[in-house]
Amino acid sequence: MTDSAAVKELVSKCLAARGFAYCPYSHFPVGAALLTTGGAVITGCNVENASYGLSVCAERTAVQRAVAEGYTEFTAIAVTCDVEDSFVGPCGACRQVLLEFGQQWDVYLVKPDSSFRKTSLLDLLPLAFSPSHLGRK
Ligand SMILES: O=c1ccn([C@H]2C[C@H](O)[C@@H](CO)O2)c(=O)[nH]1
Ligand SMILES: [Zn+2]
Repeated sequence: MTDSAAVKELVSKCLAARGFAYCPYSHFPVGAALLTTGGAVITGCNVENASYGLSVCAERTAVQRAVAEGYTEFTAIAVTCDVEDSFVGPCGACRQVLLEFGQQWDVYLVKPDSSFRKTSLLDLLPLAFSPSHLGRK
């Protein structure tokens, strides 16, 4: 359970991170903010490439940045894009990458007006292949 001040921070920081998106090909900016068990917030945006397949989603940018800064335990992520009329979830690849770092993620899908819908990684990725299947806890 993520406390409401932390949710507020995640919501505002994912919206700010969306502003840094590098998306000259899709023109579809995405921002993400993840919360570590210690309360730190790490953000990411999508970073595209002229060789399209090299583009990286906002969620994975945030995870990789966090790991590189020494964080591997997380409790929540907030994600936002420019879609105003529905709540948009992370792509399948990002769901799998989140699962690498725990099953118990709260996931907040944030609209541009800051309204959000709370879900969970377990709901977004049922019957998942996980590190536990390779003997990791
Ligand atoms: O979960 C997702 C799905 C898509 N994108 C990015 C990738 C690409 O740059 C753009 C359009 O797919 O949105 C994300 O950042 N996160
Ligand atoms: Zn993705």
